[in-house]
Amino acid sequence: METIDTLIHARWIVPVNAKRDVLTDHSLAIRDGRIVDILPTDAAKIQYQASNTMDLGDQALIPGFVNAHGHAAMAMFRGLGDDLELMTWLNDHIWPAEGAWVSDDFVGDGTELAIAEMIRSGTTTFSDNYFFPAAAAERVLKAGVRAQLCFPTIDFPTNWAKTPDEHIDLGMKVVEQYKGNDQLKVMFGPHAPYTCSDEPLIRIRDLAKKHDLMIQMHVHETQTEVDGELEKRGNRPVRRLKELGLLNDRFQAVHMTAMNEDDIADVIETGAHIVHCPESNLKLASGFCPVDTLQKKGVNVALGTDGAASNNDLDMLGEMRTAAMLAKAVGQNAVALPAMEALAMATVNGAIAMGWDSEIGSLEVGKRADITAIRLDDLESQPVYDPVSHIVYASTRDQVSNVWVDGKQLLADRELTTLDKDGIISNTRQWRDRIQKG
Ligand SMILES: CSC[C@H]1O[C@@H](n2cnc3c(O)ncnc32)[C@H](O)[C@@H]1O
Ligand SMILES: [Zn+2]
Repeated sequence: METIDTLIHARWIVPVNAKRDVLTDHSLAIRDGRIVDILPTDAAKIQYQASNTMDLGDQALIPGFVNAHGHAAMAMFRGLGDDLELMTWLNDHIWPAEGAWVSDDFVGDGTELAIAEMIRSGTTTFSDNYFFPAAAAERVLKAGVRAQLCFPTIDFPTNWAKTPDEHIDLGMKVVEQYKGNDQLKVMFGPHAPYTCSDEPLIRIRDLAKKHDLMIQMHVHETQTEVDGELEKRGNRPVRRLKELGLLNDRFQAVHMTAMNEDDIADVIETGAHIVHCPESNLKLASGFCPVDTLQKKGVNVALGTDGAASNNDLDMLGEMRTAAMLAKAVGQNAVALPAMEALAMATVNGAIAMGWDSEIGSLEVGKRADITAIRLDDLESQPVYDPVSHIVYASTRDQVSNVWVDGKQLLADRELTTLDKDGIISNTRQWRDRIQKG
């Protein structure tokens, strides 16, 4: 018998591999934080001697969700400005609140709140785009999850830095600090075409090339953005970024609504990735990303929640369901974004966009053991003909039972193992009281 650390038996394993297998009565073997085998349970019981064996019964193992866009600390602003369109929301509510409250402590505590919510809904890797990224990094390491931290650059002064150059200089220090860290990728997060002038974008382009770093940016969030840029610069935002030399396969364009044929051609030609945030787009009435068309043309589309101030949750199960439904409505095609592809969008496509797919995003031998277990044993999940259908169309985040990152269990029977749930709740209430008082 071979000795391993953990052996998990499950009714279903959905590895989200290239063959899009759905395995029944299989087990997953983990050693040193990596998946060493996926095999029928009968065979696993003979072959492996594990320090820790778990029989999950009627549950499905899937790759941990990869939330490809968000602003984690904004969990602290959940519900602060609802039912508004993007620019009113930003100009009149969010940017003033950020000016009043964002600090090292705010970002640390807000990020921890967000991470706790994400672990409890099955996310093992997330993308963050926020100020004070070093404070976020500390909480990522404490929680044991994985994150790409996109440090922001914006033309106006923020509580973190006064000029675009200062944003970049501070961010590059965090890049240096976490170089080689398996849990963190630190990279560029210029805010949006309408808040970033050419000079910082050119500097970011050159530094990204020199240091082999990725760039994530809000692009084409609304038709208003596109119209405004056409008026101001005579160019569509995507075309401007292409002409500035920013678009390539290390670029993640978030939102991408209001796309015409030329925009789609620019994305295909450059190999840029798209991060779709359907619930934020719906709530802010931003517009629709043509997911079906993009996928048919071979564009990699990942999935993100955006921040909890515009969603208002960080629930990738819900986001997947919304994405699948919305793609059908927008494409006027019920076949658009079928359940398995929605699951891929929420897992492996995010890993591809982040350049992390050799390590995470699917359950395959050699990859890191970043795993989410979903209960399909209760009444609301009966009968199970197709576990993937249930995961995408009929499951809620309270069905997420167990979560592992690097083979370490971060959620055990819905209990957080690395974070103090009650402490986070009481600390968040204290922030709420201070913010409410103004
Ligand atoms: C520089 S990134 C952080 C910056 O972005 C703001 N923000 C949050 N959500 C959105 C969104 O959907 N579109 C544009 N900007 C957004 C956030 O409040 C920070 O100021
Ligand atoms: Zn965003």
